[in-house]
Amino acid sequence: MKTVVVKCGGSVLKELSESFFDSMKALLADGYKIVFVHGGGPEINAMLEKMNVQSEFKNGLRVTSKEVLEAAELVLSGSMNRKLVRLLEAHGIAAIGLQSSDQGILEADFINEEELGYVGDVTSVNKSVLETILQTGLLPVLTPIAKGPNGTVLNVNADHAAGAAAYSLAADHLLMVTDVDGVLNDGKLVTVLTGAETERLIETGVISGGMIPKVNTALKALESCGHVHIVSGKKPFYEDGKWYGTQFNKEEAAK
Ligand SMILES: Nc1ncnc2c1ncn2[C@@H]1O[C@H](COP(=O)(O)OP(=O)(O)O)[C@@H](O)[C@H]1O
Ligand SMILES: CC(=O)N[C@@H](CCC(=O)OP(=O)(O)O)C(=O)O
Repeated sequence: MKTVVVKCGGSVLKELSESFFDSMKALLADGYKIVFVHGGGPEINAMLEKMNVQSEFKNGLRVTSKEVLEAAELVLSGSMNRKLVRLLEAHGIAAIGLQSSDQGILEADFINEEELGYVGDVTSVNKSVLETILQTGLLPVLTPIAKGPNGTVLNVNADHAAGAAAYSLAADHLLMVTDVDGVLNDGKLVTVLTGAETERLIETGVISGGMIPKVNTALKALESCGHVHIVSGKKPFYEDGKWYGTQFNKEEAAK
């Protein structure tokens, strides 16, 4: 089974273009099975603001108290997941929303409970549930809320959740869809990145903020997946077998 894991950030969920969905349909037509993982960071921020709850990020991860976790789950599972499934269906793509904490679709452990609260790193993926759904022809849409230890649920960075799914499925491609064309250097798109060049761009501050978890996820996922792409959701990302954006390949990543 040829698989692609697509991660879509909250930054671009509302702005996905018609050409983005055309690329999704082109992948399906070319025989790829797609697993979708969504974020919703900006929408969680808006909800927390409404609730008058402060939240902060440490190394790109949201410090998650019980109250923040409830808001995050409400937004991700209750709103973003529903909207995205409807949007895919409106574009003729048969999708089904999945709560990743059910059936241990994503299982996670605390990263550092004292510092980050209810934030997890994925420790296992229930591949058989995902593969069973893919075989029916449906496209599963996963929330980045995982089953934690002892009846807890944990908030997982959506890039990390997608990377873990791609790693576990040994996906052919992991696609990280965001609001910029890919990794930019001096305003110009970097089309191919190696491990060493990625490190250099982080050290020199060219890659910063939300792009850091993406490139780190890309390099980790490549230990098991064929290719990783960081692309814009406002444009086509795949046409006639050609991929756009910034690409990481297994061979290049090792350089
Ligand atoms: N070198 C870089 N190239 C492109 N974007 C970068 C770079 N460094 C930092 N960024 C920032 O990363 C953002 C994407 O990350 P983020 O906002 O977390 O998106 P998402 O919600 O899609 O996960 C871009 O909008 C940009 O502001
Ligand atoms: C632990 C952690 O930081 N979780 C993220 C989950 C959502 C996410 O990652 O959304 P984007 O892809 O839109 O950034 C959060 O609470 O914002």
